[in-house]
Amino acid sequence: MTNAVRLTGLRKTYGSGESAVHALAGVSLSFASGGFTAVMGPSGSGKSTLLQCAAGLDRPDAGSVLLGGGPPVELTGLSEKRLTTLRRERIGFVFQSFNLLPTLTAEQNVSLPARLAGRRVSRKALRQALSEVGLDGRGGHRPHEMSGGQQQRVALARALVTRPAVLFADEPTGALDTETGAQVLRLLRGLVDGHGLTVIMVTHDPVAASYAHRVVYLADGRVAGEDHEPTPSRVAAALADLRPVAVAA
Ligand SMILES: Nc1ncnc2c1ncn2[C@@H]1O[C@H](COP(=O)(O)OP(=O)(O)OP(=O)(O)O)[C@@H](O)[C@H]1O
Repeated sequence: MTNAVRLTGLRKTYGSGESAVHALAGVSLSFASGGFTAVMGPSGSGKSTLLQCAAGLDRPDAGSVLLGGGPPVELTGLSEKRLTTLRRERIGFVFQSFNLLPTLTAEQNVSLPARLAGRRVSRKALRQALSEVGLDGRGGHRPHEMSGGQQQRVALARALVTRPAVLFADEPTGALDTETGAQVLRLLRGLVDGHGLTVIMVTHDPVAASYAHRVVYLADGRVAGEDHEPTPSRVAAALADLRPVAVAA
């Protein structure tokens, strides 16, 4: 099994001296190609920092980020220019906010990043990306003509049109109602199981995490455990164990 991403000894500290915060205090993790991993942990445990460093959006102070899904590339130490190119070509992102341009159609939104990078996206690739997310025939619609779930699907098609080695998702269902969120999560899981996509998703929601093959728990910038058979109740129980217990005054 090959790794889409391998993190080794990742460290990131904000501030210095007494006020230093060790957002990542030595994290080593591998993410297999074709796997769906949820990253969970209490607020401030380092989830976003991990995602940002793994995706080449932020630089760790120490450690290694090896990107697979093609010739392996070490992200740390790359120039900004090379990182930008690599992100465009081999990494996909979806966030809680859909970040679609309101004046553009779904198709135009999907093809925009590639066009900004000076590449054309074929109509076939566009149609296929929209079809994979269940938006056949909606390519001409603008964001305000679509539901929140449909808009997140457009954002997903935009992330997938370049066939990235890995898709990073930061609270992708955070702005959606429960049922719409479930549809997006089923879609993500289907793309992983059916198309070999690799997904690394940060979430606070045990139900969302249960759609993943594996849950990794962070606490205080370190890996605090894993679950390879996540269910909502197991994840909720594990999270409750991680949270600092309130001490009575
Ligand atoms: N730019 C920054 N400057 C200073 N401290 C930061 C910065 N970014 C993150 N931190 C600190 O690093 C720690 C980890 O933050 P991070 O956002 O990665 O946690 P998280 O698990 O994603 O939290 P949440 O669930 O609340 O989004 C926190 O203590 C946070 O306050």
